Amino acid sequence: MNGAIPAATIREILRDEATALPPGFVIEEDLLRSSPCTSLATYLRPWQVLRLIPKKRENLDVISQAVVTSLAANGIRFVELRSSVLYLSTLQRCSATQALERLIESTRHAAERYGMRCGLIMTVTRGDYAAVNLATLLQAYRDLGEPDDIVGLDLAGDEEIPYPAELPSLFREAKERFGLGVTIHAGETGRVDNVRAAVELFAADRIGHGTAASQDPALLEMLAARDICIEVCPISNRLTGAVPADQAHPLQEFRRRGVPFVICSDNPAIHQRGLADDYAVAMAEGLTADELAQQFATAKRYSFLEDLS
Ligand SMILES: CNc1ncnc2c1ncn2[C@@H]1O[C@H](COP(=O)(O)O)[C@@H](O)[C@H]1O
Repeated sequence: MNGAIPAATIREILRDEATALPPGFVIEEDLLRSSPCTSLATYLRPWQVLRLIPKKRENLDVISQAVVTSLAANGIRFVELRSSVLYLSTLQRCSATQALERLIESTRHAAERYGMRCGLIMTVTRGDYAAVNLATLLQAYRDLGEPDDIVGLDLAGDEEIPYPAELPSLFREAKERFGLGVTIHAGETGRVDNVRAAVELFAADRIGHGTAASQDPALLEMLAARDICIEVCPISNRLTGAVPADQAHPLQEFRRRGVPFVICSDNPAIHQRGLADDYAVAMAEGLTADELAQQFATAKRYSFLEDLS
């Protein structure tokens, strides 16, 4: 979700909440991403500031409205928004359950205004506290009566950072018990072992990026056989360096091996581009007109939102 907040809204809220920028953060250079970064960590620098807002409850509504308005302007009728939501409880001095409730209410209200279907995915970031954070999020979800607005779980962040050993089983249990979809950011930084772990340990239904999988025919075979969908983010993949400038985009390999994939926009406001731009870039990377036409059906099929018509 935060990667979809228009830059003008971020600046407005930083000003309104009198938030100081982190040392060394230059807003003109560090907030947006339009040319390839040297690493994923560099690409993710905008989150140093995105983690500092919104301190005021009403600014969460400002964010939700701005995000949904920009999605609607791109002709989007259904969307999955990811949020690592726990940071909100720190910023707004409320419990995790209240933070989740605020996020649900705020996005629901904004989406209703545009007649847009919106599902939320709770994101956990890789690191020592990933399992504790997931347990906290799941408790909040249960406290709220397992609302339908929450459709899935996601693991994100820097793939070089390890996670606690118990994390995969927590994902599997949540999937089984609550019927939540599981998507794992994996293989974005060349770590093919993370893609295998996502499938075999985390029971992933979808893989975020998964670009490294294209180097491993056996893994591609497994993804195809298990009908696991790769979330391909063409603009993001070039900006993060997941796909180096001198290499073809792996979507061509996914297609050859029968691995399902769906074109996504990742962080559209950070790129200052929309989903239609990702479709155009995907075509430049080798997606055919027929495949583009099929994208809408593919997106519905693998979405964690139910009964999309
Ligand atoms: C380029 N693609 C990416 N790869 C890996 N992790 C990513 C990412 N884009 C964003 N995140 C990570 O996902 C979380 C988003 O939570 P919010 O919405 O701020 O709540 C952050 O941890 C961010 O670092």
